[in-house]
Amino acid sequence: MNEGDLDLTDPVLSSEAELAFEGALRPKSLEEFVGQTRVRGQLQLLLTAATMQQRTPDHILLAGPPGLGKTTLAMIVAYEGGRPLRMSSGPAIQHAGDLAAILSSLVPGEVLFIDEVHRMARSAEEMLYLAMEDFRIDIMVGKGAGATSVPLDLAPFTLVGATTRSGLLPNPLRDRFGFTAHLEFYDEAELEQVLVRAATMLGLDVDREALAEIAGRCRGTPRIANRLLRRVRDYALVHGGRADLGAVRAALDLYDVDPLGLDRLDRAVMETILTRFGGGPVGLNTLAVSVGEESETIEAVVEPFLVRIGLITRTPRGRMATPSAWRHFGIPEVGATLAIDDL
Ligand SMILES: Nc1ncnc2c1ncn2[C@@H]1O[C@H](COP(=O)(O)OP(=O)(O)OP(=O)(O)O)[C@@H](O)[C@H]1O
Ligand SMILES: [Mg+2]
Repeated sequence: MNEGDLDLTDPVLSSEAELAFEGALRPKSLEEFVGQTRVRGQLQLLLTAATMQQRTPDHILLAGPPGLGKTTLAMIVAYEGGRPLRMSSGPAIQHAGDLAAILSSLVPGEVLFIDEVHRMARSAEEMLYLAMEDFRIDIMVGKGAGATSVPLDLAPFTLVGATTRSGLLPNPLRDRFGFTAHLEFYDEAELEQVLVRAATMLGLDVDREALAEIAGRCRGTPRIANRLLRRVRDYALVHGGRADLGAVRAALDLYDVDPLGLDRLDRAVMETILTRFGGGPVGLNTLAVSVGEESETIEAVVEPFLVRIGLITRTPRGRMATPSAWRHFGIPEVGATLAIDDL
């Protein structure tokens, strides 16, 4: 990716301003949270039952591609129950001791959010099994033959884990979550609602049809919808015009977001499959090397959306382009017979 490109799918926010922007727009209750009707209903039931029985809610796993609302929902779980929230992440827990320090300092009823829970150290994972099940950990005291394990009781807590790669979670960990929410991409009507809400909160005067256009080009993802809205606002500001359909089209063209919402990386992946591998099948690692990206990014960020909009399919032999991919990119399908009109 070149410097200056808008990296729409970058899960790591690039600047303080973007972070503050995201924070400000996060819904604070299940009621404010747009879409994901099924998951919202399931969570509501789980939280209400826990409140009625005056106990901590079951552990919750939130799975799905970046930007669909996992962190937001974790915060809502805490807010809705009026519980304190502790936030950590898999990569920050590299030793069992890191986790022991967090777990032993939790207050009763606290919500512990572990983002990217699939990236925790193995030794910490094992400690977590016992903590989740029995609210207890075993702490090793001493070294070598004289080492003994001392049990330590924990305050009851609710673990909320988030992952973009639920397939990487070991089964014993996955099984200890009382509920797994699979977040889906949002449809355009829902994204429009996200945008109307964001525009109102930011005090932006944007045409409805402009919002609909953004909704159609944001990869089914609220985070991207909000970021594009910001770029459109910039465009209108700099060009001194209204944030209307024209501004949206011009701004999105400038940032290389195509009519399907594909960004540079999506297109690089598609063009590689189509032109270098004749439509596939091509393996994930080969694909990642060809476009110069991590295979994890391709699998967690790029692929789910391309599958969802029907441009590729996953087969046991690798990724394959569909007929609509050939059409979208205007390339005659390899092996397809050309009609006379095409010549
Ligand atoms: N259902 C929703 N309604 C309104 N806004 C939403 C919704 N889901 C997400 N958003 C907005 O999108 C932004 C990104 O959401 P969030 O940070 O929760 O995503 P995530 O799933 O945790 O992503 P990642 O995997 O990258 O951590 C938030 O700032 C929030 O404002
Ligand atoms: Mg998150």
